[in-house]
Amino acid sequence: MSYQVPDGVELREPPVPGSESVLTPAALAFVAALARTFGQARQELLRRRADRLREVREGKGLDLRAGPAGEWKVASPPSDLVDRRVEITGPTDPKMIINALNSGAQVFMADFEDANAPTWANMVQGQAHLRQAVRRTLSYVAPDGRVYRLGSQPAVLSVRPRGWHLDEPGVWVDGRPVSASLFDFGLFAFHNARELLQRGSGPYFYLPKLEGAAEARLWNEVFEWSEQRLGLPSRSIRATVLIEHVLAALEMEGILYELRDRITGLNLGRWDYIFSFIKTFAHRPDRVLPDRALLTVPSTPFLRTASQLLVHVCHRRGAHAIGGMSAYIPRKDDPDANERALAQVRADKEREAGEGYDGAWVAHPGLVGVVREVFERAFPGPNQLERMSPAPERPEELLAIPDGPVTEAGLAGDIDVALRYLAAWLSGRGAVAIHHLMEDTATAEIARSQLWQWVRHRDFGALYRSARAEQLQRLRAEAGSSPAASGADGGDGGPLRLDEAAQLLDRLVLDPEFVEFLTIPGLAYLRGTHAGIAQERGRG
Ligand SMILES: CC(=O)SCCNC(=O)CCNC(=O)[C@H](O)C(C)(C)COP(=O)(O)OP(=O)(O)OC[C@H]1O[C@@H](n2cnc3c(N)ncnc32)[C@H](O)[C@@H]1OP(=O)(O)O
Ligand SMILES: O=CC(=O)O
Ligand SMILES: [Mg+2]
Repeated sequence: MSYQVPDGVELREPPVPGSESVLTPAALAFVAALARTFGQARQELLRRRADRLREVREGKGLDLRAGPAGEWKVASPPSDLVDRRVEITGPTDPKMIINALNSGAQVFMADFEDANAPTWANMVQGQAHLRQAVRRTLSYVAPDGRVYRLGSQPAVLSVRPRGWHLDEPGVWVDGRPVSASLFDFGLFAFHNARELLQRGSGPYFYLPKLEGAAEARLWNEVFEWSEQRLGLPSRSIRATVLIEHVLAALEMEGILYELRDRITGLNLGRWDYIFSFIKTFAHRPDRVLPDRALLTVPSTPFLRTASQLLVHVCHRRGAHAIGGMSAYIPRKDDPDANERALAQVRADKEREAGEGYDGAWVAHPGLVGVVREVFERAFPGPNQLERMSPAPERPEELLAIPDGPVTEAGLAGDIDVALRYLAAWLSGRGAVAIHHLMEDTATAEIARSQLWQWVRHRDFGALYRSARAEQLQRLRAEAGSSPAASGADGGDGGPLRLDEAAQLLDRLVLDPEFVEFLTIPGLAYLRGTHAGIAQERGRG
């Protein structure tokens, strides 16, 4: 198959299965029009992000900013998003999509962000699978012969495009790579928005990694423009925003306001939130966080305060408050350990339901029942939007540094997780179970950014080098004896790329400049050739 592309559009990746249904000339023309209309505004926002970060790192103070005063509320949710007590998330391969849609959760968030390794094949085939899922034609036959089909009462579909920071190096428009957000959103909306509306649902999106209200405004403009261009009813594109950056937390109400005609809720993305906290203050020796395992929501004042503030702001303005992701997943190998994992998830969701959340995410179908039970017990349903939660008593704790040690065991743990995760990611898998915990890009970002900070401010450079070398040896031996034994085999993507993972990790940890997202240099490794490397150069 060869591509037919509109004028000014260049495809820099080869056709893959699914290209024929996804990368049609009309769909590419829509993505190109999005890029031409909003590309510059996005670049401007990214420049503003960089300026703001520089100012904060230089010591500029931060304040909580209220949204516009008055009694405004966000638009009421569509009927199929009124009850969101359990939302499952996961990557876009056919088995995951089918299992998630059949899981009994109210919503399935199909993920092109944290749970996705953005290989070209994953991006295009993921869209092709979602296109089939929307039309209810998706099926899958596993290598062992098991057949997967969609059930009669699937979860409501929502899609998370990649964040504003990333380019999609496979598609260039007028000599520049397109924004990954516009590529993912544009293709999904072009192929599915009308079909979803005809089927009684709608085009619903989860928006990741926003850093403030201006970025929400740009998304709103993209949605408004797309509705007109695609001939959709006005305000039919709906969104939920992840609050997963400390600067976005300061502007939660403004984010709701900018998207008030379309937004249905906020979700506290605790893992990226922790990463953002480390990154924002990375250069400050007085703002070093303790070991990753100690950073739980109840015990960490900045997370606890953000969590309370989110429910307060959401309910005041009529939006759902959706809880985030516990990293514990069920275990088949050990009933006692399984019970302990479920107890961790239950406790986390009981806290959220008690704080006023209307529902929460789960990482695994085996957790749907546990979380549903917690929210059903907490309130009769479908949500607790009417319950007003108080504002946090000590909002200054949004920026407080938690107590706790930085230990050599913490360093070894971060190296282990980062190496295993990066190796799996480079092999095409964006979400993996490592030591029986869910790890994805956001949790790996925490590990590698802590290492950067500890090397700088705790003099852990030599220790990092020796521990990293030892761990690489150990993982090579594990992978040699059994690919699955490393906790993250290469899966469909082929063998684990441990040596490249180590190279990438060294760069992320040892570069004097903090790398803003691991996925930016990571993409050069992931795509292998000119495409990823071009993005890095283009950014320079
Ligand atoms: C920080 C954040 O952004 S959180 C959101 C992003 N992260 C995610 O979405 C993670 C989603 N979770 C996952 O990807 C997976 O649960 C993993 C990788 C952590 C573990 O997956 P596995 O190792 O396959 O788990 P396990 O072997 O227990 O799976 C049992 C079954 O459940 C299925 N399953 C597991 N997780 C999911 C999921 N999230 N959605 C759909 N099906 C799932 C598996 O495919 C498997 O199906 P099968 O029995 O038909 O073969
Ligand atoms: O996207 C969710 C997060 O916790 O990060
Ligand atoms: Mg995230």
